[in-house]
Amino acid sequence: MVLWHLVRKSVFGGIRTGFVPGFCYSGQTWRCCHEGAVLLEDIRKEMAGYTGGQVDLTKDESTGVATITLNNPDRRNALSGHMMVQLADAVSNLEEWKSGKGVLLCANGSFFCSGGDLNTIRKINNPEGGLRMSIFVHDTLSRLQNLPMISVAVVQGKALGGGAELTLSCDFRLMTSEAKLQFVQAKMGVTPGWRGGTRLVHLVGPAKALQLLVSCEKLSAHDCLQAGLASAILDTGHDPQRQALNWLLKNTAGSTEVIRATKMVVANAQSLPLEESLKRERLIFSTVWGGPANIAALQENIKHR
Ligand SMILES: CCCC(=O)SCCNC(=O)CCNC(=O)[C@H](O)C(C)(C)COP(=O)(O)OP(=O)(O)OC[C@H]1O[C@@H](n2cnc3c(N)ncnc32)[C@H](O)[C@@H]1OP(=O)(O)O
Repeated sequence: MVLWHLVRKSVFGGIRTGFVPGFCYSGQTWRCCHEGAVLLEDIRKEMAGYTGGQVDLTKDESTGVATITLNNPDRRNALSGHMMVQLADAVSNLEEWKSGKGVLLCANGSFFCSGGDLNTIRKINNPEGGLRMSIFVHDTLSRLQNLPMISVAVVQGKALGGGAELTLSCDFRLMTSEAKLQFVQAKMGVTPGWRGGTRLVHLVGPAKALQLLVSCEKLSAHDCLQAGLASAILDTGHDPQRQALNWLLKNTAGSTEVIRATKMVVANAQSLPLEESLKRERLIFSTVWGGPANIAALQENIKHR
């Protein structure tokens, strides 16, 4: 295991760099207080000390579907520092899972996630602590969003603050009829810390995103469906996770290679400049063109009636 690796992106503009400036708040202005390599491993060690709850990962080889479960029901599945580290490890594990097609992000019990664990938050409640946590969780959630697998947040109950941001790192959100999303960050005196601000703009556009973030409006599953934040509302009275799994299996019925390649085309289009994304789209295409799924389809002489 590599002992440490450099932060992948600068906080400014997503430029790839090994260096992230540190900041401190002084009066009315932010100023650089030190420069140097911020080691994710350093942040990880610090976060691991803020205990509470756990994040579980299971992988089903027969379906190619993994399940990540937030498990801190006593605190409404709030994410402690320790859980942030376990979530990072779960994503690293899935990055190595070459036969994976899909991943469900679930929570234990009837509350999806109440955001950052306030016990953790209180211990790092200063600008540099916030920046360090944010760098760590951004890295994890960017990697989650960029997995070559279809990701689905199964939202049962409420997803508040950072909990709402977590759901946005998935490709799809399937919600139970009583589920709610609420970006309560502004009420807590903060802005999105887990990359949900930028992601929300990409999903619903700048005006709607701004309105949701400043109003802290509670969105029902139906509101989410209308706003394009949810893809479906799950049937009441049936196990939400089972329904989400069936939905995912229906959408990942094709060849593993093609599903993974297709996901990367879409992920690249969201995170890369146009020319780079198009270049990669051509390269990805060349990996499946003439490949086993393509040859089998041609031999079957399929009619798409
Ligand atoms: C970068 C991240 C930024 C953010 O995530 S900002 C958002 C931070 N989250 C919050 O402010 C949530 C505050 N909590 C609440 O609003 C309510 O507790 C909540 C979640 C609506 C649940 O309400 P109820 O169902 O009535 O339950 P309750 O209030 O009695 O809570 C049950 C136990 O859970 C605890 N809890 C809930 N959310 C937590 C959190 N985020 N961190 C740490 N502990 C949390 C709560 O303190 C209570 O514990 P206890 O039973 O009193 O020991």
